[in-house]
Amino acid sequence: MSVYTSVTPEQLDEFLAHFRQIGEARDLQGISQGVENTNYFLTTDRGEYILTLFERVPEQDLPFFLNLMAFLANDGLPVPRPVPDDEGSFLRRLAGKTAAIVTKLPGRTIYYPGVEHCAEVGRVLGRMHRAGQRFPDSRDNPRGPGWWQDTAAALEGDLSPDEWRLLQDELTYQYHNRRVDLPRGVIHADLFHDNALFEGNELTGVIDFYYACSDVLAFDLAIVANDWCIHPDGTLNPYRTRALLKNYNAERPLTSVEEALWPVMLRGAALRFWLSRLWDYHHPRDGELTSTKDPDTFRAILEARRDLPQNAWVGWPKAAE
Ligand SMILES: Nc1ncnc2c1ncn2[C@@H]1O[C@H](COP(=O)(O)OP(=O)(O)OP(=O)(O)O)[C@@H](O)[C@H]1O
Ligand SMILES: N[C@@H](CCO)C(=O)O
Repeated sequence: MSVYTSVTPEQLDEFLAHFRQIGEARDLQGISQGVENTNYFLTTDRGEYILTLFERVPEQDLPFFLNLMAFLANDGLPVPRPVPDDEGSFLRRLAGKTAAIVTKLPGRTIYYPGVEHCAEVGRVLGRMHRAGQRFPDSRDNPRGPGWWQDTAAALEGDLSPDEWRLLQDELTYQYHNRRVDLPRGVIHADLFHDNALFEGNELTGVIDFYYACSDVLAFDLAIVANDWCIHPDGTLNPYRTRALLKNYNAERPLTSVEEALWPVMLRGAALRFWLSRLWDYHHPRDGELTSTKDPDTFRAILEARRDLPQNAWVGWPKAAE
């Protein structure tokens, strides 16, 4: 469970007095999913919202995340819309934390994404990347290649010789295959299927923007492919991957450099989550109440991507059948 901070009815009423447009509180229910922040379902006499108290997100990055959500929502994308207080600010203190209210989106998490879900997330991600090109702010990726190097070095004593060899080999490969001419922009950076809501086959919500940053667009697409389009052994399902890439490409045509670098992107995206899960596994945070996600899942995904021949772009929409 992850309600780290309790809010009393008095604190809530005092807080909501500064958000007159959403009316008065009727109900507040803690949300058990999620590990980063404290989230509540908030019902008022005017509607349903999500109240988030930020527990670990760096304070200076909060305006980037909230402004980005507002920008994308204004562009018609299915993302939570932050509610400004009466002074026009998205952020306000509550129970000793910085807090925000965003709209509650309809839909439910799907546990086993199918071809239609992958097609739909491809379409929405392509639109989001296109819209993000006009977003004026930027934020460096705190989980980028510099972090990969630092985290790997800090993990040296924790890993088996086998893991260490694989990690070093992949870091070297990524270093030698880095390219500066890949299209960049705002990326979600954590669009796993548990951060999406669906009604039937329609994607009604993309949530959890707290890793969003400025980075390589195809890397974001690879993060999605590595989670939404895989078999249990980590290999890519060609039908789901093709559906993802085809619909993404219809929204934002992929370039030949992106095509050439697609296997590198898939490997880099697998490395990033293998590393973060290894770090969380070997260095659990104090007071962590939820179980750590299994690093071996992402080791298997990385190994499966390394096994792909350089010219095998599974599902690549422009590749020959
Ligand atoms: N805007 C929203 N509309 C509807 N449901 C939401 C919304 N925001 C969050 N939720 C619900 O709350 C749950 C937890 O939210 P979220 O995944 O953002 O948690 P977190 O702790 O902030 O992040 P993390 O998943 O990284 O731990 C989601 O699984 C979803 O069910
Ligand atoms: N999506 C991440 C956790 C949250 O960033 C993972 O599955 O490792």
